[in-house]
Amino acid sequence: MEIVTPILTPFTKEGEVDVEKLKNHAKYLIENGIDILFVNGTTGLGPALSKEEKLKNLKAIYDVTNKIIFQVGSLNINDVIDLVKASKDYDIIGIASYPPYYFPRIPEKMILKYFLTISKYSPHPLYLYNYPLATGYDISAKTLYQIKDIMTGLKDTNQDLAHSLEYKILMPNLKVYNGSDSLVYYSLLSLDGSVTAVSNYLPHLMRKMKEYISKKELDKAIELQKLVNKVLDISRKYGQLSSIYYLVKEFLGYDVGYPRGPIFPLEDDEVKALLNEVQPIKKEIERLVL
Ligand SMILES: O=C(O)C(=O)C[C@H](O)[C@H](O)COP(=O)(O)O
Repeated sequence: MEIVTPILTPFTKEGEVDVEKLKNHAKYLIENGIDILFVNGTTGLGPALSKEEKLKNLKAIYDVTNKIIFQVGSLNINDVIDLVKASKDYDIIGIASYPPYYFPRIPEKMILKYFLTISKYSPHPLYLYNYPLATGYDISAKTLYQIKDIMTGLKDTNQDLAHSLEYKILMPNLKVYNGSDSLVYYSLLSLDGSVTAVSNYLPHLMRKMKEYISKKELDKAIELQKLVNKVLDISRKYGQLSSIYYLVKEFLGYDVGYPRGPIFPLEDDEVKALLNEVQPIKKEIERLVL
């Protein structure tokens, strides 16, 4: 039962990766109960990072921990191969990639060839990052089964838990995480764990939820999931990916810089409104968790 944080990428106001803030955030998460850091995911703005920035993130976080799944996806296959090759210098948990995206009607065999290509060069176990809403492609359990021998696990970002369970049914040895923040409780109960963006700012709550589930105190665990959903709903009003930077500072007390356009920083009045709206939930979380 693992809590995986798709760690955000801190940027300076000038739009450069802020390595020191990234290291500080990674250190805090690992020291406060996070099991694995998923680097260059959606919350890390992976698709908006250059090849060099993706590698810079890996190097920075590796100074803190090797509990890393390194996401390398790109529409430039040469960049993907370069990143996979470069990962040989790091003793990490694995490599991950979302499927090719944007281009419509890519034949299934080409999508499978993309992962077979990564596997050919990868010195590490390979994980699929399945996010149909974001990529336009659903690599279902039946599809993945065709290349099961090269796959160690996957993160299925899907509101449909049955979809995630299907991988477990077809491939029981596969590591299966669900990546939806509103399903952390159910993912911890029925899968190998959860990849939760909210754990960037609520690692203590996630550790507590895991504790409650381990002790079968499920009524207390579900109460924490309800609080997660309330914060999520608020953050989505302002843009979840941008809001997360301000929520880390509000809940954890340290600065993680800014997002970078096109995932722009929030306006001052938006930050004020966001933080004001979360206060009642923050108080409830502090009462139940800290
Ligand atoms: O950032 C990543 O790489 C993640 O894995 C986290 C989730 O994929 C997204 O936060 C979407 O989560 P939902 O909007 O709750 O479906």
